[in-house]
Amino acid sequence: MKQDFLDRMKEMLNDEYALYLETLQQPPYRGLRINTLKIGIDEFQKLDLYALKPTPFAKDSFYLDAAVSGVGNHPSHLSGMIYLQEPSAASAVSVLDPQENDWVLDLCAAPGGKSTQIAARLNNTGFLLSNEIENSRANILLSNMERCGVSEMMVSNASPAALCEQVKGWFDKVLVDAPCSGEGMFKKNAKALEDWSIEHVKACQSRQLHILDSAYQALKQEGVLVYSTCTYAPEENELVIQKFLAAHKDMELVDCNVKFGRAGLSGYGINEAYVRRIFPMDQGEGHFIAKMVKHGEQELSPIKEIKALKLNEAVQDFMNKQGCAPLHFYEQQGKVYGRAAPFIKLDKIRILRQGIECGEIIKNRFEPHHAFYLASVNQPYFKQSYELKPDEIKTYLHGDVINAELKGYTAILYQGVGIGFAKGDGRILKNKFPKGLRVNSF
Ligand SMILES: C[S@@+](CC[C@H](N)C(=O)[O-])C[C@H]1O[C@@H](n2cnc3c(N)ncnc32)[C@H](O)[C@@H]1O
Repeated sequence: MKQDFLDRMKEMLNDEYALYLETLQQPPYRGLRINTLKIGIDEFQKLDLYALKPTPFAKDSFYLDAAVSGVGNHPSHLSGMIYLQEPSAASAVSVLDPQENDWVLDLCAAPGGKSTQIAARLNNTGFLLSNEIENSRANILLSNMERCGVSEMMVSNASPAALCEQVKGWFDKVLVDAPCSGEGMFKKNAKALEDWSIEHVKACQSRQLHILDSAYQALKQEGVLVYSTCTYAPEENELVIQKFLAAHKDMELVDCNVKFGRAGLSGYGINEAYVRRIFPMDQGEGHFIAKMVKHGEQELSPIKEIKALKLNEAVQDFMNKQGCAPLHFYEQQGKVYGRAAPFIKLDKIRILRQGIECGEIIKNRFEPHHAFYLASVNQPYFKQSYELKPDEIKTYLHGDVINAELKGYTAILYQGVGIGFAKGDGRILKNKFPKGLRVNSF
């Protein structure tokens, strides 16, 4: 640990500093969230796959024992039943408290822990715009959204300023889970520790304030803005909130109104009782959360909807035979996408995905995409499916054929949840599990 950092923690924590030092010797807290888009909390617990203990941070968040390994390759993960998430990271969405039919913007969203958590709360209603500025991280965000079966979403790869200029006043709720100096991540992320300096903390503050200025524009009147970080530095937490509120007089800091964590640090010009801090002594690696409401009027960017597509015959035929939720479809360069609400058009922004990637029209045939079978909204509609037997799960995830007398495209289920698909010839099911995801063991 860097001495400058430890000196600051000593000043911040006083009597608790020794306890904090002790936590540094312990393994980091680990957790998973049950993705209720795919499976109920009780139902997942009945599978008895992992020893789970509830965390105080969200009702779908559980501690995972440090000794458990291979979860990322396990079918419960590949089918999107769970998302691995450090427990205190589940706290910000509890404060944001998304409700069905809300329009939510997650401005700094990769790899997608909080976006997939928001999506589960929205339950395939409303609209979730998940943005990530870094190209490669945006791709990871998209794959996590697909795996978790989210359909009422858009994944974009833009700077907050460029994006928010086009979506002024659209959102009921905006989450800024800001890039920060990551002091709560030092145990897991050696790079965060290596990069740490007071200058870096200050540079982070300036970036955080810029991102918040953009987020402000996207919020509708009476909309809720939640700001979170995984760092302890007051310059990036209480001070950011104080500076942001001073610059936006129509924003009000409100009580996070949750039972976990503790009040913020005093002496930074905000009501510290309203914000939440989580230190490792509070059962998670570390988070800061503040909740604000916008009272001022906000100009509204026009919402441009894309006209519903009349489906190509091959696609219509496939949908009739396979079964899928009633969706609006959109086609681009032969690829077909679907979502329950009409598609939205945004200009000059790199959009990685809107809705579910259903598949591709190739020479007037329709070739479905893996994401079609992972989409939670489609699960009740599949007309032909095959539940993997315990001894077939490894076979399927390895990419091998399954013996079954089924013909045509078939949804493959693990414990009743879509994990992929296959194509039967009446004798065997040819494996369509994506090559890049195949695993040898779990
Ligand atoms: C704390 S992480 C987000 C974690 C994510 N919310 C989750 O729960 O999985 C912050 C993200 O902000 C992105 N970021 C970095 N610089 C940014 C900037 N100037 N504006 C917006 N986002 C930025 C990073 O690439 C990173 O993915």
